[in-house]
Amino acid sequence: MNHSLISKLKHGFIVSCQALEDEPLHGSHIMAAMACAAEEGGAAAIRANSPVDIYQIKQKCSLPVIGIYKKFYDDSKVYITPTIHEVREVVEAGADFVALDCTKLSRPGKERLEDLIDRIRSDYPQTSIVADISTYEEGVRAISLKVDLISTTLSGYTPHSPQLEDPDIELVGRLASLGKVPILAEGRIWMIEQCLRCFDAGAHAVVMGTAITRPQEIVKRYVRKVRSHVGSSS
Ligand SMILES: CC(=O)N[C@H](C=O)[C@@H](O)[C@H](O)[C@H](O)COP(=O)(O)O
Repeated sequence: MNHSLISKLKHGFIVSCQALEDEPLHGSHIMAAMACAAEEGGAAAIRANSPVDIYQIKQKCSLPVIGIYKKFYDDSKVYITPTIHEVREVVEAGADFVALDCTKLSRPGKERLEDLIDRIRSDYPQTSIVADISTYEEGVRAISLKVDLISTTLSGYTPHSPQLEDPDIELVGRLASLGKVPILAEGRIWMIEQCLRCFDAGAHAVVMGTAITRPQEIVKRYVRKVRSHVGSSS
């Protein structure tokens, strides 16, 4: 764990630069350019997916990187850095933090979360662990497993979490009020006002992705609004 890096994120704005293979901006050079743009804008850190993207971003941009590796296994719904194999690739690519699914979903090979965290601690003691959770109870469990940060990333993306359209700011607030581990607010944050409300709720930092780095989704929102506006006024 790196205390000074964690404190540098305090009150920071983190940009998630991700494009999967089926997305128009897929490609590590494009993600590195996105990261540079975020750095120029004053971002505190980058969240990035896959060893190639993380490596390119670390070459081009001086910000700390929260690395993940989305990988799908046949026997599990856990896909954010599911096993030690993905953790190793993320760390070797140069990530400063590794984020992983810390929900109660069953893991590949039925591995126990506590065993994976112990393994990361012993193999990569310098790497800070970000627990991606979907509920308050999962956050409490992650605290008991001594993770370094918690992110609300998966609220709305597990069957047992509230399926909100907006960011889960209540979850940010409940976890932050425990005062145990810095909380990152992440997931469906689109507006500056939502971002500020996350800080008011006690977020250590805010992570924003799609609303900045997935232009096709931004365009979709505008097109939907325009169509319903024009449709309703004609
Ligand atoms: C649920 C899931 O797989 N979330 C992923 C986690 O890394 C990313 O696809 C999101 O873009 C990221 O969490 C940022 O959130 P948003 O894009 O909503 O600002």
